[in-house]
Amino acid sequence: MTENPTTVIAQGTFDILHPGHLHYFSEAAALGDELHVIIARRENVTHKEKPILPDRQRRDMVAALEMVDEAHLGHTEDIFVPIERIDPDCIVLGHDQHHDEAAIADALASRGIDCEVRRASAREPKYEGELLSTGRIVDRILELRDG
Ligand SMILES: Cc1cc2nc3c(=O)[nH]c(=O)nc-3n(C[C@H](O)[C@H](O)[C@H](O)COP(=O)(O)O)c2cc1C
Ligand SMILES: Nc1ncnc2c1ncn2[C@@H]1O[C@H](COP(=O)(O)OP(=O)(O)OP(=O)(O)O)[C@@H](O)[C@H]1O
Repeated sequence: MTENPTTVIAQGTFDILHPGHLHYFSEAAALGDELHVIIARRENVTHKEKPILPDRQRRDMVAALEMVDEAHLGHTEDIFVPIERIDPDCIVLGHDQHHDEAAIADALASRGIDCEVRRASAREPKYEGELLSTGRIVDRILELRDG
């Protein structure tokens, strides 16, 4: 174990895991020694359909991945509470996340957290039909099973 490991944070909903998530985690993990993942609380997922799986189940599946050192349930009210506790060196935003890098960097600075903010790349399908979105997996399930 490194003496002063650099810690990286990834975050998101991670409802039904797919290779796009693995791409995001491996890119984030490569930026430091330890990868911590914050799992969005169901009540805070307001910009799209609510997750199907419970918070703890989503956390436990992410925690079981080899490239993830720790998975944490997000805070219900203040997204900076887990960050203050983890004290990361880098926060990696997903390629399509609506969060603004500069706004997050400002909020971190105002709380005295010295941490860089980076943006991950997208994984493109490796073969025809590869489903790289939870929403699209759910649509496909409905298409194939709904009568
Ligand atoms: C730095 C950072 C920390 C976050 N921490 C939390 C948190 O503690 N609790 C939570 O419910 N959501 C948190 N979120 C929000 C979600 O992880 C996620 O960004 C948002 O719901 C969008 O999810 P999606 O990318 O899966 O669509 C955080 C987001 C960022 C950028
Ligand atoms: N194809 C992909 N390539 C790279 N990163 C991805 C990909 N799909 C999701 N991610 C990243 O994984 C994190 C969590 O994403 P999320 O749980 O919203 O998955 P999603 O498949 O995009 O969901 P939905 O289809 O419901 O919008 C986000 O940071 C997102 O940018």
